[in-house]
Amino acid sequence: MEASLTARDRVGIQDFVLLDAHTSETAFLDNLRKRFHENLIYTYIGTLLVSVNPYRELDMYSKKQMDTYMGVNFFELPPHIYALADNVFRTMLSECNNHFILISGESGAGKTEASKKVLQFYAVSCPSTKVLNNVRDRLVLSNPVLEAFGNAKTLKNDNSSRFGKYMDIQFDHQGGAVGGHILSYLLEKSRVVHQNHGERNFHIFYQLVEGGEEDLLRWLGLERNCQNYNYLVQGNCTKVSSINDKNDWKTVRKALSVIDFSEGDTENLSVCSSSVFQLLGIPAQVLQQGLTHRKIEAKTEEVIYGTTVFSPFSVDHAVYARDALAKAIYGRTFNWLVNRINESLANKDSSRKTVIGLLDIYGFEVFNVNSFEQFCINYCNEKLQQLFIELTLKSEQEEYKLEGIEWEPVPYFNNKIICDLVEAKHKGIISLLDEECLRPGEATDLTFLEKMEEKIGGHPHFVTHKLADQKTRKTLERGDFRLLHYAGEVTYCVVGFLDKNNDLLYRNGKEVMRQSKNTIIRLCFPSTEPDSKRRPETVVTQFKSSLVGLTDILLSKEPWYVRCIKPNEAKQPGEVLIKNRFSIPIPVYNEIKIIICGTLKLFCSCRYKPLCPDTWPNWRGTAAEGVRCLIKYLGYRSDEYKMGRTKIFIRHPKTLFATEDAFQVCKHKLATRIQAKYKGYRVKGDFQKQREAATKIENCWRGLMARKEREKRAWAVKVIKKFIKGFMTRNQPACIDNSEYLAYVRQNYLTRLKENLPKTVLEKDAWLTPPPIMQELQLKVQASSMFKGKKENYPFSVCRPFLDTRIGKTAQLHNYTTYSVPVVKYDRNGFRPRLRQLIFTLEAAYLVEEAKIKQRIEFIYNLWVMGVIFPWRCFPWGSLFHGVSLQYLTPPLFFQGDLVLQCDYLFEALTKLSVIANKQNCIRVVQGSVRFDIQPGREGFVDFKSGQESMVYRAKNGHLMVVSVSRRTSVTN
Ligand SMILES: Nc1ncnc2c1ncn2[C@@H]1O[C@H](COP(=O)(O)OP(=O)(O)OP(=O)(O)O)[C@@H](O)[C@H]1O
Repeated sequence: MEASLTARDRVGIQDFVLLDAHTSETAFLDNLRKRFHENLIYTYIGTLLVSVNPYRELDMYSKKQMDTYMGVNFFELPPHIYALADNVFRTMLSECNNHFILISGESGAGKTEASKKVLQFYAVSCPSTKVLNNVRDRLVLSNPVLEAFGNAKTLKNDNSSRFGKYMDIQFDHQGGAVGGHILSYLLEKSRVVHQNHGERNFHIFYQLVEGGEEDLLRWLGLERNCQNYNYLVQGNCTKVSSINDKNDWKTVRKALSVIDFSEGDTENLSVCSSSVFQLLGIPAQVLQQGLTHRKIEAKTEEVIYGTTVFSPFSVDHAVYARDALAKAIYGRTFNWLVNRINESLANKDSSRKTVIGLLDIYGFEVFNVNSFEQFCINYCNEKLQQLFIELTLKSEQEEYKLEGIEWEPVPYFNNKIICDLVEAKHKGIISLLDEECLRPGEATDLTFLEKMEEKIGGHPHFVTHKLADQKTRKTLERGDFRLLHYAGEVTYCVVGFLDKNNDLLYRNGKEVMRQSKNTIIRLCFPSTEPDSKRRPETVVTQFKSSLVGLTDILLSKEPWYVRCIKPNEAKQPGEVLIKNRFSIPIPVYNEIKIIICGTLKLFCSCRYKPLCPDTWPNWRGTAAEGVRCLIKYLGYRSDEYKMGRTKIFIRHPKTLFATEDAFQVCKHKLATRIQAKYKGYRVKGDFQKQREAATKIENCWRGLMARKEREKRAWAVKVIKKFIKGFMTRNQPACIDNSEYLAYVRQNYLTRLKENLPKTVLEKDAWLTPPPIMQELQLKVQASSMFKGKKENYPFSVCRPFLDTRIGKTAQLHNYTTYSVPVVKYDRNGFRPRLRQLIFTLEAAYLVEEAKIKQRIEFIYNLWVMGVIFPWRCFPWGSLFHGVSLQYLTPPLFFQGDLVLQCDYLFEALTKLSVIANKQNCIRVVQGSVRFDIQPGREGFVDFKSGQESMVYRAKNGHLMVVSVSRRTSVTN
């Protein structure tokens, strides 16, 4: 309902129930036209679907469309045959009951197409398994077969169904299509022998002649030319532009093979449709006699069982007998075909199933000349209309009763009066016709007409030439009678009524057929069929009984309706000449007076509650009280609505639209308010989040600060402790405990020195006495006097402290004093420098005299200063490199060799060594190269230069080349 309400202004109104001028026929037609122009061929009247034939392919039946409509509520999407099919299917599954879809409308309105669409929808949407697919294919393919044998081109429709069809589709619990059953009604057999101008025989004849394989035609003795067959050319219209007989033949053959028809069956069927009696497999003589003679059994006194006499027919009789036989063969074969299809569709499983019936029955027919067939067809439509009225009124009445609302009689045309006119016992048209057919004596079509005039002459819906007033008489022939059907007037020509109703087949015609070699013919004329001399039931009586059966079938099921409308007589797309013809379901439409507006709960608690301050936002009372409160607030007048037990009924669409419009306005206001609230809520939420985040950050920050403070305090404690420890060990050799303290003392001294610098450097006594650890300063002063301005690298060394750990007193361990100097050892062959720490460990006990120590150090110092080349191989100090102490030191023997000692801390090493050796003035800084005596009288040269990598090698000039890395100090440069 919601979609219908909101979509009401798009293109017309998609549900006529919501049409404001709901009693206006013009408004109804205008709405149909408006929608049709936009290719919107479907419109609802509640749950009834009105469909206008577009006469062109519209892109609205794809698989995608089917998917769109699957499982969606009726009113949620634009009207469509798939919406109806889907709702029927889902209601059947949920309520576990049987349903039928009544598809009605005049010839060419699109009933067969609609029923095919429904079938296709089920074929696609139902669950599928291999077995189910088999049934599904058979259901779908039964259509082209039945259309081939039961449809023909008429003036109204190129593919007109000439029989009524009711098809049951059987579903299992899961909704799988498990079987089907077809009932056929009143095939228009007369077409086999006669067609009106512009019409054709049944399609299958033309399909066989046009499309039949050469072999088959040869075997059947047929020629590929319809003109050669009298039964096919009476309408003078063997070719139809909209039909491709050749292709259709292929489709039918393929379909037959799927529906379990063997090749033999197909050939036999071809024989039936060939109308060539020689092919019936009956001896020519027998056939000839059967067609030209009547068999009379005469009883004589002598012969107990009687004798058989053949009396020849007149030509007219023979023609009649031939045609009767042709019609019988075709009619019976058609029934056989339907039975065969039913066998193929039969559900083998006996478990409980529910069904959806599809009733595609001929609509009202009005031709220029209307005969017995039109009478039956239109009678059938009257019956269905009656059923429709009963069912809709009944269901509405029931709904009112359930809701406790007083039933208001709805003015509508009840066609019971016409049904009675046709079918009433003894005085209805059918009874009168049967009477004429069965009575002895000379009964003719005209005597039948007279009888009708006599018995029902005064009926308001019946008129003949004789009974009519002057004006009407002009429109009627003498042999005509006119019925005023619910849908319009139809004039019937009485000629042929009796013959067609009798449908007599001479007895020996049947006997002849029993001799046929064609199995289907033999099955259609079984020898078990009683040849009683009692006349069989007339056609119309049989038809009447079958309609009673059909009504019973339909009454036991839930009804759904599709009303098809033909837009124009020319079968043209785009043309909309819909006028108030009998195809328009005005009677249906007029019946809908009151809109059921949904349940009270839906009305108040769900949709319209924001319209009243008392029901918004929540109504706590009962739904009925809520609705009362709401409609009071909205100002509904008492004649505008009715309250049921569970539903509210609104009389005029405009009342509902006004409420809906108010709801739309309110919805927007509410949306704005909700939006604002939501935004406020979001902002508040954001603010709260920010606040929480700020608090968290604050906490973290405080924690961090506290931690830092704690660490700082811990650090301070450590520093103080260290300071105290440094103070306590200040006079011990530099170690980890006092290093910082001593640094502090140094810094303190320098600061004090800065403030108390002597006026001149030479004022020795004016200098502040340095603390013991500031000996280094003295050494630095010494180094300055020795190297400043003489060595390029000296300025870089100033900032480097002299460390006791390098050269100097590094440790006082027991009786040992260790001195260390870093040296680079050069591999003799590869000249790869390897840094080593040359350690002097002098044993105090051994080195008793200070002088000796000095002497030893002086010796080492000299080695360095002079750049002596050590004879490494023999130098016992080699063991020093492995950490062996000097206690085994013997006076060194050294020879000319290839090892040069280098020191990374040249200035420190030389300063310290020169101070220890007290030879400060002996430092000689050499640039470029140095000469020395290798042996007395033999001199050598060492050249020095800077480079990327330290190395020593014998240069081409025979000098020893020492390359040192720039900014590094070496012993000799
Ligand atoms: N939905 C549709 N889309 C396109 N064309 C359609 C549609 N419905 C009907 N038609 C066209 O109209 C023709 C007649 O339709 P259909 O045979 O279904 O009419 P009918 O009501 O069954 O007629 P009859 O009572 O004579 O059997 C179809 O052959 C087809 O060309």
